Amino acid sequence: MVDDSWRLPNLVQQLATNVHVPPSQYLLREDEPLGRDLVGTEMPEPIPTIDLGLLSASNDAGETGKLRSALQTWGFFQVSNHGMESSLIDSMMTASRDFFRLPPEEKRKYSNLLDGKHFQVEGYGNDQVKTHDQRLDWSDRLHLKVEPEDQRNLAHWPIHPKSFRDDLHEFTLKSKRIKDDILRAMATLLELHEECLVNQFSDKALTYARFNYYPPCPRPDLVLGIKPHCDVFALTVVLMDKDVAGLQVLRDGTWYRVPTVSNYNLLINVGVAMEVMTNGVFRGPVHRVVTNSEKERISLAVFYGFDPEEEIGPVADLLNEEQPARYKVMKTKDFLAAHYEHLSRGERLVDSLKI
Ligand SMILES: O=C(O)CCC(=O)C(=O)O
Ligand SMILES: [Fe+2]
Repeated sequence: MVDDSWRLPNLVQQLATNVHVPPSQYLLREDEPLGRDLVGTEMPEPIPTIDLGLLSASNDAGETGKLRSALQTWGFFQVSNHGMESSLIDSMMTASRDFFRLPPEEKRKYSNLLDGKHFQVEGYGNDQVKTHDQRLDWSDRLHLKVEPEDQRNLAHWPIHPKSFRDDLHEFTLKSKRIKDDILRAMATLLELHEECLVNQFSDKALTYARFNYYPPCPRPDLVLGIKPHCDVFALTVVLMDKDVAGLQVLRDGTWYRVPTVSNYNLLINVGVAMEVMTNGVFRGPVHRVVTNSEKERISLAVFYGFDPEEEIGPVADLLNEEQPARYKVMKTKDFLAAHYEHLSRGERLVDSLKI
């Protein structure tokens, strides 16, 4: 029988307690396409902060201008005054930390490997290992579909800690409002009808929550927590660890260190689907996560996508004779599959969609 046990990745949290040197699949190579220097550079300015209350209540010129500039330069920004209570943020973070602190056998109940073998998108674990020489990330994660609500797969939703499910439900509701407020402001910037972008997300649109856990790593100079990528969906709302930094963003060939955010601000990231939807006007950043030797780090990313059966392409209202479509239209589920295929080869799907 063929031995394909190499396809089953380790749980990094367990590995981290057992090894002094990360196994070779985790180590960056000499010819790493986006460089091996993991230290990164300090950002030349603080992360742009948008007061979401002000932006959505009054389309305040100052906040709108900040949003435009943040989208044009970095493709990400933080939001303050966003309506998500700090008590909910604290509770969600504590529940996430408590989940990853459960014994391995308890977490395995939510495994993303069906029968211990077959990879599924949802659940607790790691990326699928497709090739022998695939470089692996120094992180574990819990990946859950949160919307459409009637498609939640509760078997993957932890029952310990007790507050986890309720917190995630609340978090999802509040996060959706934040996403919609941002989409309205983006539509206004594009001189579209205010609801135009919001309406692209039907009640069958997919939303995933991904809890990332980065254990301390004995060689943070040679290992990545998450490899360079662009988020594939349209928009991401990220709750970052308030004490431990790790996210880095690529701009003009330089990797910038994103500091931790304070005051319960949330980070907003533009994804690849937004680039296609806005015909290339708003583009998201390539980013990666580095580890450190002493501290664990946790983040929660909520990804907003579309109905897998619908097509994704530039919004019709943005197109005219002077501004023809710059991207081909594709069914969302094919778009997702193709994105991951390209990513595993270190390529960008959107480049192949350009007309
Ligand atoms: O951990 C972070 O700060 C970002 C995580 C991330 O980029 C992702 O989950 O796609
Ligand atoms: Fe990401």
